[in-house]
Formats: sequence, C-alpha cells, structure tokens
Amino acid sequence: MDNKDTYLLNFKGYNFESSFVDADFLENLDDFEIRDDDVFIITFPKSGTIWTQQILSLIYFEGHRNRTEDLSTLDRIPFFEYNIRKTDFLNRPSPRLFCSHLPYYLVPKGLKSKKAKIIYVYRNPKDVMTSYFHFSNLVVRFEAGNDMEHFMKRFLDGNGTVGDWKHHLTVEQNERFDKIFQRNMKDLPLKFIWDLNEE
Ligand SMILES: Nc1ncnc2c1ncn2[C@@H]1O[C@H](COP(=O)(O)O)[C@@H](OP(=O)(O)O)[C@H]1O
Ligand SMILES: CCc1ccc(OS(=O)(=O)O)cc1
Repeated sequence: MDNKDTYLLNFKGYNFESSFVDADFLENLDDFEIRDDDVFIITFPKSGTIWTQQILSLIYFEGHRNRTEDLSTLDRIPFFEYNIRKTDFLNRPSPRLFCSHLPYYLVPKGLKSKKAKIIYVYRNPKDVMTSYFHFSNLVVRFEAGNDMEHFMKRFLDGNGTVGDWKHHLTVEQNERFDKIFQRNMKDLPLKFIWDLNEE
C-alpha cells in the first residue's frame, strides 16, 4: 500500500511532498533573507494552520476584516516551502506573512537569530495524528487506507508523508512549551496528566 517513494522528497531527513516543493529553494533555504518585520506561522500539518492564517489575516488585512477585498488566504499568507503559486517572496512588500511546516532545523538562519516573529501553533500529537490520518485519506496520493495502526507506526517513526512530529521542535523547546502550558492551565478546573506514571 505504500508508494511513498513516488511522492516524497527526503531533504536532510525531512519528508516533503515532492510535487509541491522546489528542490533549489530547499537547498537555499538557510540563506533566505529574513526581514525584521516578517511574520511566520509555523505548525506541524493539521495543528490549526488555517484558522491561524485567518486570525492573522483579520489582524493584518483590513480588506479581509471588513470583507471588501476578495483575496485568497494563500495569497495573503503563502506557504513558504510549498510555494505552489510561485509568489515572488523577494519583491513582496513588508510586512510579509508566511506559513510553514518546516522543522526548527530547516528554517532560514535569519529566523534562528531572532529576527522576525514566529507564531508556533502546537496541538496534542494524538489529535494531530488522527486529523492527519483523515486528511491523508482525502489526499488520494497519500494512500493512508483504513489501517490506523500502520499509519500510526509511520507517524511515530517520523517517516510518514510529511515531516516528523517528534523532531519539529527541539527537546528544550518542547519542555519550555510544557512549562508555559502547565503554568497557564493551572487554575482551570481540569485535570491534566503530565506524567504517565501518575495516578
Ligand atoms: N476555530 C478552530 N478551533 C479549533 N480547531 C480548529 C478551528 N478551525 C480549524 N480547526 C481544526 O484544525 C485542524 C486542521 O488543521 P490545519 O489547518 O493545520 O490543517 C482540523 O482538525 P480536525 O481534523 O481534528 O477536525 C480543524 O477542525
Ligand atoms: C503537502 C504537505 C501539506 C501541506 C498542507 C497541509 O495542510 S495544512 O497546512 O495542515 O492545513 C498538509 C500537508
């Protein structure tokens, strides 16, 4: 059932949907010039990318907020590595908004040196995987089939259709996120299990 080799491009250990990416662009990603006022939405697929694009559009584009301008979300906030409309990023007026599924180690070095803003959307991986399973069944090419166990194995191996959830952030970034999340949730009347050994 796997025809992964026909539609995946593995670049530095990370899987991309080959027909949507430009190998040259990937090769030169590191040096892509980041502007101080760029804004990146970064997510693992199926973590809430699109509604975050909508929220950002409401903030940045008056025409989107008051519905006077009919511009698609992808034109307002294009995908960085999946630039299917061949948007000319270099000549785009500031502030440029982008959306990306790139893991921390593949983003341009300008982003790592704290230029620009990154909005990272984080979702419970069990929900990400379930959402991705159903999404993959819609994208015929991905051939998810009905076998959730097989799909889960690929997801956990980090060798699935797009990327590797476990290595999307660093261990340190994940731990930092857990701390902030625990702190912000501590007054809610909900019980979270943080340690699997906990009763
Ligand atoms: N306003 C909202 N609040 C919470 N989740 C939302 C949302 N709008 C979209 N989503 C969820 O975001 C997921 C898609 O993410 P992405 O945009 O990254 O592809 C979908 O999850 P489900 O497939 O679990 O329903 C979708 O339901
Ligand atoms: C082909 C990789 C890919 C691109 C976009 C996806 O949807 S979303 O950004 O998560 O809404 C999923 C996979």
